[in-house]
Amino acid sequence: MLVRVAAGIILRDDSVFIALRKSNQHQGGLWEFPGGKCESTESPESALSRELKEECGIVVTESSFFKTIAHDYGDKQVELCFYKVTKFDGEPMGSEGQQASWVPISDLSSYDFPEANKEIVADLLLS
Ligand SMILES: Nc1nc2c([nH]c(=O)n2[C@@H]2O[C@H](COP(=O)(O)OP(=O)(O)OP(=O)(O)O)[C@@H](O)[C@H]2O)c(=O)[nH]1
Ligand SMILES: [Mg+2]
Repeated sequence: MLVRVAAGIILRDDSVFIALRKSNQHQGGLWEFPGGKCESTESPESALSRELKEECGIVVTESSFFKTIAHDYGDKQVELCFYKVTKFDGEPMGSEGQQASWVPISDLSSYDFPEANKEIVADLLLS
């Protein structure tokens, strides 16, 4: 099963907004960049805007493509399109009841992310 996903690296000053995946979700208990699956005919940019509205309550007004990461979890193959989200309306929150917070980019190594995210986290720590 190959799943296309759009995820947002929501940035403000030197911090990034991350969320904790719920225990019943795939890769549950790990931190993520908010986002979700692209619907069949949907572009990743549209999926990003829709998912960040649903999951974080923000309206994306400026974003730029960052990187695509393909990863095989064994039970699931994902193609993650990561976007940097640099402007948005509203204040992000965990609108689906998930724990979420702004964290300094320099502290990202203290958070456990899914395997597919490791390269992205390393990129951010170097930036
Ligand atoms: N949103 C998001 N998903 C990620 C990240 N890294 C990663 O491996 N994934 C994987 O991407 C897949 C899709 O993400 P998702 O569960 O957020 O999809 P969704 O919001 O549409 O959820 P739903 O299935 O509850 O409707 C999951 O298998 C998840 O484990 C990440 O940083 N953000
Ligand atoms: Mg999601």
